[in-house]
Amino acid sequence: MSWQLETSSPRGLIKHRKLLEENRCRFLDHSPGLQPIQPIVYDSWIRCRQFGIDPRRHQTEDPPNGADLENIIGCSILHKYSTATLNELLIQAEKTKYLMTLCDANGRIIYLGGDRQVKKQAEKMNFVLGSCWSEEAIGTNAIGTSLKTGYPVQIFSAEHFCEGIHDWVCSSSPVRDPVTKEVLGVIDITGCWKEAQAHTLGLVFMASRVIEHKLYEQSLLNRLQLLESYSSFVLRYPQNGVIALDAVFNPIEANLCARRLIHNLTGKDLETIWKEQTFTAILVKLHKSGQPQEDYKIFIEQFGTPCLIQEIYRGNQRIGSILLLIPLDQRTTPSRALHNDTWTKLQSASWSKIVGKSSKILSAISQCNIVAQTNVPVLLLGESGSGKELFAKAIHEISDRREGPFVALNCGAMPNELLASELFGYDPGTFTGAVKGGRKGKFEEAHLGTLFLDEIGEMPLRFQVHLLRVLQEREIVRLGGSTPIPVDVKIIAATHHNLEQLVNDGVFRADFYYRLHVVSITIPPLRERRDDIPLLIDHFLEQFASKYSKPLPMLDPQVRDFLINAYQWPGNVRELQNSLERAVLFCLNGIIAIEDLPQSIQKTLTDNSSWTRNIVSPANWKEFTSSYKKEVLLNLVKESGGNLSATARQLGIARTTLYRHLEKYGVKK
Ligand SMILES: Nc1ncnc2c1ncn2[C@@H]1O[C@H](COP(=O)(O)OP(=O)(O)OP(=O)(O)O)[C@@H](O)[C@H]1O
Repeated sequence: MSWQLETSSPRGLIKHRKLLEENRCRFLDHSPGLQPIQPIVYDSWIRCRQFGIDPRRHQTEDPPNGADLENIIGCSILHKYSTATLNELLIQAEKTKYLMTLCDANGRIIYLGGDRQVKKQAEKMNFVLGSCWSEEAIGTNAIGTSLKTGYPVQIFSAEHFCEGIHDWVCSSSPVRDPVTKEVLGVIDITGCWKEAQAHTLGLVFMASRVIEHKLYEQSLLNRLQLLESYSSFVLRYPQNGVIALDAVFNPIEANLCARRLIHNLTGKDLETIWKEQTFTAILVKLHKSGQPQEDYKIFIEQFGTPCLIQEIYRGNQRIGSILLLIPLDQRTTPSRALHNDTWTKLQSASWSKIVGKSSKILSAISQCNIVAQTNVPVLLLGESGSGKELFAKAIHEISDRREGPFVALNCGAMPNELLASELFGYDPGTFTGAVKGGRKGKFEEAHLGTLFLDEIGEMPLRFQVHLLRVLQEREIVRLGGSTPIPVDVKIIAATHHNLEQLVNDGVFRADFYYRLHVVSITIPPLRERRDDIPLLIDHFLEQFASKYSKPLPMLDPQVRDFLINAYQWPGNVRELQNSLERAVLFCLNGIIAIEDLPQSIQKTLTDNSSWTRNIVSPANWKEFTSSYKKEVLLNLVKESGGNLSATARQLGIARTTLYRHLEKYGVKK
C-alpha cells in the first residue's frame, strides 16, 4: 500500500482511514458512518503533507547534546514551576505503565518520567529527554498537534501520521501563560495503544490547569515585586515620570508626573499614545536586538525626552521594567544616580530609621511603600514593641502628607470618658473646667496629615460607631457643637490583638473592622526575624554609648550568641532596646556580661538546659551561627547522655550529618 497517496487529498485521507479501519481506530467502532477521523487529526494530516513529512518514519530526530539540553531546561520557567506537580502525577503514570512528559513551546521534551520498561520501548522512536515532537518534526502526535492547535488532544495508534508511532497512544494538554495566554508548552502522557484510556486526556488537562494556577501565583508575586520596584522609583525620583512595564512592555502603572508629562508633550493620555504608537512592539524589538543589560538609555521621539529603562528581575527571570522619563532640565542627574545605585536596595531616608534587613521586614517596608501612595486606611498588626509606631511614622513621612502633622493617640491608655473629647474636640462651654475657647480634637489636629490610632483593639465597642462615621463621611462635629467640620486625614491604626477574634467575640464591630482592614501589614515579632538582631544590637550599642558618652562597649560573645539565636524576645525591639540601654549604663571595663542584662534574660540564659530544649528545633538549627552551633551540639549531646540518634532526631538531621557537624565544630564524645 502506497503511503504517498493516502494523505495527498481528502480522498487519500479516506484511504488512510481504510487503513485505520483495518488496523486500530476506536472512532470507527463507534461511528461507522461518516466521521471516522477526529477533525483535528484530519487537519493535522493535511498539514503534515504540506510539511513533506515521510509517513514511513520510525523516529524523530536525535536530541541536542547534554550541555545544550541542560541550558534549555535550566532556562525554562515552565519546567521550574511544573516539576513538583509532575512528580506527584508520575506515581500514577508509573503504576499504569505510562510515560509522563513536559514539552516546551517547540515541542521539545524537557521532563520525562515513568515506567522503565516503557521508557526503553519509547527510546526506539527517540522519545527521550530533549527530542522534538512538534508536528513539523514527526507529524501528527498529541504533543505537536496540541501545540499547533492550542487544544487538549488524544492521538491514538494509527492516527499518528508516522508509522513508527502507531504502537502508542498519547494525550496532551497545552499550558498557557496566565497573563498573555500564549502557549508555553504541553503536558503529555504516553503509553502503549493497548492500554489506552479516554480519561487520560482529562488527567493531563487537569495537570495543565494545576500548573497554570501555579504560574498564576508566580505572576502575582512578579507583579508585586515589579510594583515594589516602581514605588521605590517613585519615592526616589519624585520629579520624574515613572512607568512600570510588564514583561512584554505593556504599561501597568504610572505616576502623576509621567501622565502629566506625556499629556503635555503629546496631548494624549499614556494608554492611548502607547497603543497608537505601538510602543510595546518597538520596545520588544529593541530589547531583542540589544545585549541583555540591567539598565539602558533610550530616546522615545514622541516623548521628546530621554528615558532610562531598568530591567527588573526576580531570581533570573525578567519580570518587567521601569521606564524613567527625564525632563529636559535634569537630563543627567537620574542617569548618574541610576548607575551609581545598587538598585536593589532602594530605601528612602525615612526607612533608614528602621534597622533591619530580614526578608520579612523588607517585605513590610515594600508594602508600606505602596500604601503610602494611597489614601486608604492602613492597619498595622504586630506584637507590642515590634515597631508599629515607627512604621506608621515612616509611612507618613514618605506619603505626600509629609508636610502635614503626624498625630498619635493611644486608644488603650485613654479613659473612655475622655476619648470622645480627645478625638473630636469640644466647643466653648461644653464642660465645666474645660478650656475657655473650646479645643480641637486629634482629628482636627491631624487635618492634611496622618492620625495614628494605637491599640485600636482597646477602643470601646459603643465608641467605634462614631469613628466609623468619621471614616465614612470625613467630617467631625465637636462635642457640644453642631457644625460639621471637614477633616482630611489618613488613618493608620495599630493593634497587637487578633481583631478577627475580637469581632467573633462581639467586642469589636465587624463593619468597623472591615473599614480598617482594607490594607493590613504585619510587623513580624523579633524572634521571627533573627537576621535583624545583630544589626539592632550594634545600632543600639552605638546609640547608647553616644548618648551616655561612653566608649563603644563589647557584648560578651556567648551572651551575644544567646541573644541572637535563642532568646525569644517577648517584648520585641523595645525589650532589646531597653536591655541594651541598661547594659551600656551598668557594664564595667567596656564588656557587657550576662549580669548587665535584665533579670528575665539572665534567668533564661542560666537555665541552660531548658532553653536548649525549647529553642533548638529542626526549623531554627540552620539559622544558628557557627559558634552557637557548637554550644547547642555540646548541650544536646550532654542532655541525651551521649545518645547521638536522639540528638540527630531533635535537630532534624541524619546521623551521618550529625557526625560531620560534631567533627566540624570540634565536639568530642
Ligand atoms: N526596626 C527598628 N529599628 C530601630 N528601632 C526600632 C525598630 N523597631 C522598633 N524600634 C524601637 O523600638 C521601640 C518600640 O517601637 P514602637 O513603639 O514603634 O513599637 P509598637 O509596636 O508601636 O509598640 P506598642 O504596640 O507597644 O505601642 C521604639 O523605641 C522604636 O524606636
